[in-house]
Amino acid sequence: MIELKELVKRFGDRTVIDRLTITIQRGETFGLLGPNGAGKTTTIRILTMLTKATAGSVRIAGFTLPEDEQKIKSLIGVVPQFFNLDNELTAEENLELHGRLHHMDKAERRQRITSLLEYVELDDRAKDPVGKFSGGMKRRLMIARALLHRPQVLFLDEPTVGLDPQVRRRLWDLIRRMNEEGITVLLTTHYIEEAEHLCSRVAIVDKGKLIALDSPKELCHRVGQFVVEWTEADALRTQFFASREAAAQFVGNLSCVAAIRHSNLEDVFVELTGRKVTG
Ligand SMILES: Nc1ncnc2c1ncn2[C@@H]1O[C@H](COP(=O)(O)OP(=O)(O)OP(=O)(O)O)[C@@H](O)[C@H]1O
Repeated sequence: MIELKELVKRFGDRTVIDRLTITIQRGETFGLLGPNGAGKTTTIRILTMLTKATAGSVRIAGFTLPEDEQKIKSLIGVVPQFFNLDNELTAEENLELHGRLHHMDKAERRQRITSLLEYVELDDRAKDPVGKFSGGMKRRLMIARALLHRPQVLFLDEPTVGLDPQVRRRLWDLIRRMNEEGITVLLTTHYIEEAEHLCSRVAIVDKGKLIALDSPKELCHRVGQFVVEWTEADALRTQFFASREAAAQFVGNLSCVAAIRHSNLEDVFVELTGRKVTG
């Protein structure tokens, strides 16, 4: 559905995407996970035609960039990281504007706006100016806007950044529901939990390079499903094990208190890069 081949982006002499090759299947919720500055937003900006790649190729739904730009535009929906709704317009008017930009006819626009405002549970706020909305409501409205012209692929750049945990979970439900209804989702995140909860597969990126790609479960299996943590000389030490039994045996031989827990994508990132995803 989405194919990036040897994608490169340079700003001057800085390479921020370094020969990224990823294939995303139709119907996946796929995550680009990495710390700030890893090149996630730049990748989305290339795929959504807001910037051009320096080298490499992109295909979306069988169409190629830049040749089929117009066709691809009609097939994708984009939810950028930063709010770009018109605060002075109502929820309904913001969607109306987008529908017109996509040349949707009036009857379809009306019908889609009504059903999408219901879908994101903002139907009772349709006539309110967006300036009065909370962060979570604005994000939901941006999702409704991105879905208005019935895209096959949805790009979400850090969909829950800055939102509190409860609002985040509500958005996760919405993203899951869209995916169940057949939309291919590509999202970027630096939240480990978000990638683990939502994504069928995750590409871990660091400094523009792909460092691992698989399902969250497989990635954790690769480092070892269980982690032993203990403190030694005031430093936190960790060791990975394939089974709880092996971890327990190791703990039995330690002369201090230790904890056993399941590994997560943060562990995978630390193992591969020596650093944490989250600051
Ligand atoms: N227009 C630009 N000119 C120069 N450098 C840029 C430009 N846009 C991005 N960069 C640099 O490219 C690198 C990757 O940025 P990008 O925003 O893609 O990372 P990210 O993984 O999405 O992180 P974040 O979550 O902070 O947005 C960063 O070092 C950034 O400073």
